[in-house]
Amino acid sequence: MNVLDRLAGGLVVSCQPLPDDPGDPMRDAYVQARVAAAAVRGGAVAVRANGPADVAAIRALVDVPVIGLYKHGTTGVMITPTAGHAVEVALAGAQIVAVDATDRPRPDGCRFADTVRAVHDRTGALVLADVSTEAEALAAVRAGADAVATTLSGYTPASPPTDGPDLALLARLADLLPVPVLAEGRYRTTAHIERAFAVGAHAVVVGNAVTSPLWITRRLVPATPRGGQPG
Ligand SMILES: CC(=O)N[C@H](C=O)[C@@H](O)[C@H](O)[C@H](O)COP(=O)(O)O
Repeated sequence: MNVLDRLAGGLVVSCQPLPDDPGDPMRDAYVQARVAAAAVRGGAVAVRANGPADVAAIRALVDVPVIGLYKHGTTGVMITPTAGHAVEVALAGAQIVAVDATDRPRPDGCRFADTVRAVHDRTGALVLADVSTEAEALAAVRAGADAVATTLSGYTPASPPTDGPDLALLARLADLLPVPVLAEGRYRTTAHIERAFAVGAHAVVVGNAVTSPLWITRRLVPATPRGGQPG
């Protein structure tokens, strides 16, 4: 069975520390592996994780496919920005490598297509193109991406931020593309997940709403009389 088939119709849980908080106590490969194991026990069909150390620790503990990425940098292309990052995370055990497929400049001056070629030529992994627009998705498929995810919608200059998930982009991509389309980015409720599958998602990825106590607590605390007042 193709590794993408193992994701079909299921929930993928993204196990990552908060990218914008270097002090997140969850920033630890052992911790992320335990979080991943809990997600799998709860029914996740695959896990998404950041960096070779977390990917290797998770692969050692769970039996489901791992989508690996390698975040680097603080602006622009940050999700697996170079072919080197992509190959490294694949060699750490990711069966699928998530790569920013926008047309923004990359730190090594290479193109998304170069990363796809490097991953396919040098590892057995597949490439998941993280996109923010329809044009990026079409270009990613032409460049050889094996699957596409809506991950970056709301996080690039080409895609306005929204509170909820970008179901409109998901529906267009599911309709247009010859490859599986994963719903990712701000999926937080069962209603979001049901809507994603209703418009053709291959799988739905949920991150912070499941795996970040820091993110969840920060959303709940403002509803208390104490608000953000320290103890
Ligand atoms: C934009 C970006 O860098 N997204 C990252 C991609 O790996 C993660 O920070 C997200 O948590 C992940 O996509 C899941 O999304 P959400 O946590 O909204 O369910």
